[in-house]
Amino acid sequence: MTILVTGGAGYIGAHVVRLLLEKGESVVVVDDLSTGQAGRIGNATLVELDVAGPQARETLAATLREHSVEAVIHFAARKQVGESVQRPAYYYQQNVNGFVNVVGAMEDAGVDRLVFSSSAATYGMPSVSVVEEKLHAEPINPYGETKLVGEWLGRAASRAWGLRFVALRYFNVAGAGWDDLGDPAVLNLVPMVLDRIARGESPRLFGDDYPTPDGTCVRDYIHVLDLAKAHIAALGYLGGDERPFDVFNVGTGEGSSVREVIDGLARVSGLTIDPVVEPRRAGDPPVLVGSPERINTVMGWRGEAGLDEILESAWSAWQAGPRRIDV
Ligand SMILES: NC(=O)c1ccc[n+]([C@@H]2O[C@H](COP(=O)([O-])OP(=O)(O)OC[C@H]3O[C@@H](n4cnc5c(N)ncnc54)[C@H](O)[C@@H]3O)[C@@H](O)[C@H]2O)c1
Ligand SMILES: O=c1ccn([C@@H]2O[C@H](COP(=O)(O)OP(=O)(O)O[C@H]3O[C@H](CO)[C@@H](O)[C@H](O)[C@H]3O)[C@@H](O)[C@H]2O)c(=O)[nH]1
Repeated sequence: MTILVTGGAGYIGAHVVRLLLEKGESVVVVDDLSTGQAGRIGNATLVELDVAGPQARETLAATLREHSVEAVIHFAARKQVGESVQRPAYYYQQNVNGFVNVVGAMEDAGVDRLVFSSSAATYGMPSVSVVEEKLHAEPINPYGETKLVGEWLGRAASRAWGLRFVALRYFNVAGAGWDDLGDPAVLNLVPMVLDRIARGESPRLFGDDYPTPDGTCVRDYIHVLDLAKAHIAALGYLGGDERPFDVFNVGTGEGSSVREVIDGLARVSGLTIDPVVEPRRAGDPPVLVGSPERINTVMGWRGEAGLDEILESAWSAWQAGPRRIDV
């Protein structure tokens, strides 16, 4: 089977591409290489394209036909919450227009299986600590809005022309499945802590006065390789009969606080890590943990790695990279 992966040169996409290649599938990656790296996709075919650019729908449809693609996994998107608040039109242009082009091209080319990268950011500030998919989604930033709009388009296309659609709402992705596929951008807690240490600076902890057991925010950390396997499970699920539209959390149901993550990183690395406590970061919900029950029941998927395993893999990949830290 041939699968087209948009954003396949990025952090999560490259893990999925590698799993697919290991299974013997053919993979076509469509990526503008803005944050992705061509060296991460092995011998997959690369089509360099901005999926939100002019003529992208036509180019995507031609690519789907040329390679007889049967399924699409759509990762290509901008993902910085803070930047999305500053530049909402850019986020809608990139994430919404890009996805409109992908769905439109699939309709044009008659390709009907689609897995979409959604996000726990669709939930906004939930009133419960462990969220289920049936909870009303109410994002609090443009990034989360673009993901919710994507889910709506998937639902509408499934009703209109039979698109088989799965949206996966990722919780906090971390770690590395292979040492050469670590998270190269320093935009999330684990790489941000390591980045500060590599610069000889103290890591920052944004707020220790939240209504949580140790006062720091609680998140649901999912190993990027477990997350990648959820995409393989979703492709299998879409191959069945009459499963037009579905949304799943990809979390573990277990929360870890920022302090627990920092302490865990110190433990697995042997580093002494003393974070400086700074004021709360705007827009951070105190607790965001996803119930994995639906995806487990429907697809048999479950996250296997615990926090230490996630942190060990992140540390190992960091040390294999160009900014090794002396312990
Ligand atoms: N990393 C997380 O914690 C997280 C959490 C929830 C959801 N997501 C979603 O998962 C997806 C992948 O995230 P990631 O962490 O791998 O990010 P990433 O930045 O590493 O990967 C995104 C990839 O898409 C490409 N890309 C971006 N815009 C494009 C465009 N307009 N046209 C073509 N290619 C484009 C980039 O070059 C890159 O290769 C994104 O949709 C993101 O919103 C990520
Ligand atoms: O240097 C840092 C970086 C982060 N944090 C805290 O660590 C937690 C996790 O932050 P971060 O890694 O930035 O992730 P989130 O803000 O939880 O958002 C991530 O997880 C969401 C899903 O839960 C996705 O939608 C987002 O794209 C993804 O960035 C938050 O409480 C932050 O305040 C710190 O204390 N210090």
